[in-house]
Amino acid sequence: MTFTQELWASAEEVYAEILAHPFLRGLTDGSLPRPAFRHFVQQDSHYLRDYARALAVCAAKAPTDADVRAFADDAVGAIAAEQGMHAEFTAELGEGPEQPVLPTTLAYTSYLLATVYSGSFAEGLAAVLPCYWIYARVGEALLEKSSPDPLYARWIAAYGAEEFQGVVRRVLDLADRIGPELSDSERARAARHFATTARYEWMFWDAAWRGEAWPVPTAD
Ligand SMILES: Cc1ncc(C[n+]2csc(CCO)c2C)c(N)n1
Repeated sequence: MTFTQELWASAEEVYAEILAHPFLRGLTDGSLPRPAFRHFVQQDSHYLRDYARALAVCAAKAPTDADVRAFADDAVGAIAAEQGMHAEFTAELGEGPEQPVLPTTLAYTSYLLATVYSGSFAEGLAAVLPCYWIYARVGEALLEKSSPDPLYARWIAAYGAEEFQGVVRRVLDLADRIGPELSDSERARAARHFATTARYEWMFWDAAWRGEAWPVPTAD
């Protein structure tokens, strides 16, 4: 099995659960309530800012000049995605009050940042990979259906786009290039990180669907 096949195998069931999630079904049949989409967009904005930092740490640990450059480019891409999404969707959804970082977003980004800072390059790569790969697969699956709601159709088109599929293929090729050099224990740790962040991807959609909030107020 290649490294990426091994990683995907660790999260196969999570991916099936993601495709079956009512948030994604609601995107394609247009029934997703706007507040759930707004929640998602607002939390994704927080997520993308930290994800960009996680990619920058991957860039710093990457094995070749070309790999450093690719991750640094993707870090820039994540910031651009955050700003683009803000401009595009808040225009239609309304700015609303600034939302705090909610528990699932904080847990996911904290896990990502802890793993890329403290782990090896391969472990960090495995942790950031579900974000790319699951979105590319979900984008493909959703693109076939699109959405009767033009706002949701635009979101789907962005992640199903061929340009984005190429970005993901490049990261997967890198993973399969370094895979054979890894020890069994490092591969096993990488697979655990991959399965964990894949679950956070499911939880991220679920949090928006549930309208997650902090259970107790803070002093401010
Ligand atoms: C929770 C969450 N997970 C994944 C993505 C998708 N995504 C964000 S940045 C990037 C690659 C580099 O630009 C990808 C694939 C998202 N938006 N939100």
